[in-house]
Amino acid sequence: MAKFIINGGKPIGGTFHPRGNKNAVLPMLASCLLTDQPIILHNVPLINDVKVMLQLLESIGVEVALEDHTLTLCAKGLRTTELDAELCAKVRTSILLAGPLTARHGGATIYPPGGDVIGRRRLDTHFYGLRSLGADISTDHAFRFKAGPLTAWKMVFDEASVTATENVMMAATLAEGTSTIYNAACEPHVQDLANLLNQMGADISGIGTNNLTIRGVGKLHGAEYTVQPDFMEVGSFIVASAVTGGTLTIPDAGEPLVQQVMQRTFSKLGVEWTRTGRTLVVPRQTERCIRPDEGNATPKIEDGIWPAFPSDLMSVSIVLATQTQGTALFFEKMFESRMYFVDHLMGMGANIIQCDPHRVVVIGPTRLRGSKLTSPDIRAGMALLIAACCADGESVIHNAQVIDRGYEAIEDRLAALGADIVREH
Ligand SMILES: CC(=O)N[C@H]1[C@@H](OP(=O)(O)OP(=O)(O)OC[C@H]2O[C@@H](n3ccc(=O)[nH]c3=O)[C@H](O)[C@@H]2O)O[C@H](CO)[C@@H](O)[C@@H]1O
Ligand SMILES: C=C(OP(=O)(O)O)C(=O)O
Repeated sequence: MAKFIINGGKPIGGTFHPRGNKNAVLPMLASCLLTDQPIILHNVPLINDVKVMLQLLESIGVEVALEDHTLTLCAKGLRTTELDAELCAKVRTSILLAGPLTARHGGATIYPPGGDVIGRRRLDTHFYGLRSLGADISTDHAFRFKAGPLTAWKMVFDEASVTATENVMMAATLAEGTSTIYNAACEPHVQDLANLLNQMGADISGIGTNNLTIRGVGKLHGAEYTVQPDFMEVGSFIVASAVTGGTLTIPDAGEPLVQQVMQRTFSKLGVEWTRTGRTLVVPRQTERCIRPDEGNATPKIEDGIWPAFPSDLMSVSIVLATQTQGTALFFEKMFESRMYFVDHLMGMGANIIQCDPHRVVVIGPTRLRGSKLTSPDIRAGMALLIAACCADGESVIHNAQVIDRGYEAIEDRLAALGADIVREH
């Protein structure tokens, strides 16, 4: 099992280039199954989840060619539509193969997906959507999908699930007639996927809203597309720089609107930056204070579906608050187990009250001490890495491969910006 050894106290700064968005590229990999022509993707992050998805695709006959960060996929001739159970269990997005396989190949056998263990992760909305389009689905130890040509349906999702929206939207591109998904998720990665699908010949409108209209087309074709920068990486590196006293420039930090959503919350936590188009500069800020709400009330940082603050940035934001003057309440509304990692921060010296599984109060600033830690999930792992970078002394973070699921060569990229970090096996 790999681990990271970090000696804290070094400023993290310089120029940072985020990789492509993990949660955009993973469904894009699944979308290659909707056509027999090549899909070329640029800015593909070389992360573990991508590697597993590529193994899954290759195992059923997709041709895969990777050169640097450009990937070419061609699903011309598939050997099978049955996936390997162990591989399915390694990533959440294995379930995203269901929609495309059912729409273009008449069915699939898929096993329960994996992904971060951060609370219950439902699939009900996926099944509702695919059944609405005419798929017959049985679910015991395997999920078996069967369908003739899919037919459009007007759907109302019970929750704005990111992956369910992606799965059902992909399937609906090839259904006969016009489908609508009301209460769809509209996170930047859902939009990125929809834009790729439109380049492949799909007819999706309402992109960026919670009401999608998908006019089915007979066939999709190949496309070439650049994955948008990962705003979880952008947010994580902003925090890493702010808490270690660095100055950071990010030449392509993504769409201004995406940056604005992050800035709304980070500025409450005392981090300011300047934005010029897609470029972002975070200056060194020594005296950072949590900004109280009107009437001097303790601010509440809560996550939610887009354009609320993303759940995947909650963990790094908690670390930021431990290094900022003031008090903030964090309310994680989506996942039941995401907050438990604060135990590790408390062990390092942070002043945190865990009220219940969903809420913690952070009182900052506190000096952190280097510790022996274990990464429970991708984002908590990254948060602990950042905490270790600003702590006194040495920290060891076990379970490095969990962080590798979502961040490419994280130790090299942090070290290039000044962190003292090495990987050991
Ligand atoms: C591969 C991928 O893209 N993973 C992301 C995706 O996971 P994923 O698509 O699995 O997450 P979902 O959007 O389905 O939902 C996450 C959890 O929140 C609950 N829920 C969701 C919506 C809602 O309105 N109310 C509610 O309570 C769901 O029951 C579920 O337990 O979206 C999550 C939420 O942005 C992110 O943390 C994950 O990184
Ligand atoms: C929870 C996450 O990923 P997944 O849904 O793939 O487990 C994440 O990216 O933070």
